[in-house]
Amino acid sequence: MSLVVENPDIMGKIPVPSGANEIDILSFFNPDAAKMCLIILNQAINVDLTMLWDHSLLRVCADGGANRLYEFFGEEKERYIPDFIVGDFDSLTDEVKTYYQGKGAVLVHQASQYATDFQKAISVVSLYFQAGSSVDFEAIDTEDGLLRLAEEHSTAPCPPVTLLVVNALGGRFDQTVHSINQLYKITAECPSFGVFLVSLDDIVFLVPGGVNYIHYDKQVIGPICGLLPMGRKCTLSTQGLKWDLTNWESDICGGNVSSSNAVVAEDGVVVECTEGGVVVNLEWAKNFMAKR
Ligand SMILES: Nc1ncnc2c1ncn2[C@@H]1O[C@H](COP(=O)(O)OP(=O)(O)OP(=O)(O)O)[C@@H](O)[C@H]1O
Ligand SMILES: Cc1ncc(C[n+]2csc(CCO)c2C)c(N)n1
Repeated sequence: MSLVVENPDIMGKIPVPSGANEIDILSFFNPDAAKMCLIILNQAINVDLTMLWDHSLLRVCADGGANRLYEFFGEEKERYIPDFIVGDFDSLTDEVKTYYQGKGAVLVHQASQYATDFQKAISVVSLYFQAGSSVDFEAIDTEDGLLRLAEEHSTAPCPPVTLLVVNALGGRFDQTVHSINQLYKITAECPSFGVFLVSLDDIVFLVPGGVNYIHYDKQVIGPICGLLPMGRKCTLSTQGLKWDLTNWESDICGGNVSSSNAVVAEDGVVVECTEGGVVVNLEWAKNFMAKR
């Protein structure tokens, strides 16, 4: 039976079901967090990039994303040198390219017009973790060698990597939809990657099929959230939302989606979804991600 139950605005703790896949938003801001990577795409930066930068161990700019980094840090830019700048370099300015190259950033020119610069940035990250120091990134064929090499190493073991992507949402609609497409694609190709699209307003990620528990802290998250089946239609059951769902069918093609819902449990919610998963957005707590 399908059901929506309206809960009070504040609920207690929801226990973690045994065997649940745990997604921990707080781990991003924990200095001991596993492997955090930051990808900066090409739109004006309006988030607290310093905080995201300081919590990352690998920083990659997609093409014009490097211009945005350069502008953002201004006088302080010398302290914030990306590890890689990748793309077809139709947006990267000569001034920014020369500056970061001189400071040790690795430039990976990929002219191919069959992958976006966001995809090229993902390939840098996967190759970095799957092939490691055996790769000379600067010697890769500049047409599409990166994508081919990443493909060759795609079966190598990959550690759990958390990828925070800045500037993937808003702006041009085709680029925004492509960013959502990448959530599904990366999860399918590299399940050990957790990909999170970070904007000033919220954080967006794919919750896979099965039973999931999302940990959060109300100082960081909430309350508004959405459960959005951007891919296949699905059936959802939740615990800890303002409008909790039981066996609720959700379909973006003319069915229902749960937008403007809210997380009301103390520090975590259960989201159970059928195969294919569901895209979830969680609003940041007021001003949490604002530029400082
Ligand atoms: N207006 C935009 N809206 C949303 N995302 C954007 C926008 N512009 C760029 N991006 C993101 O930043 C990445 C790097 O952008 P880039 O500087 O190469 O611009 P582009 O040439 O328009 O992008 P691409 O070459 O990938 O089509 C893109 O791959 C895309 O993910
Ligand atoms: C089916 C198909 N659709 C669009 C493009 C165009 N395209 C996709 S990624 C990219 C690179 C942008 O830097 C460009 C131009 C294509 N090649 N194939």
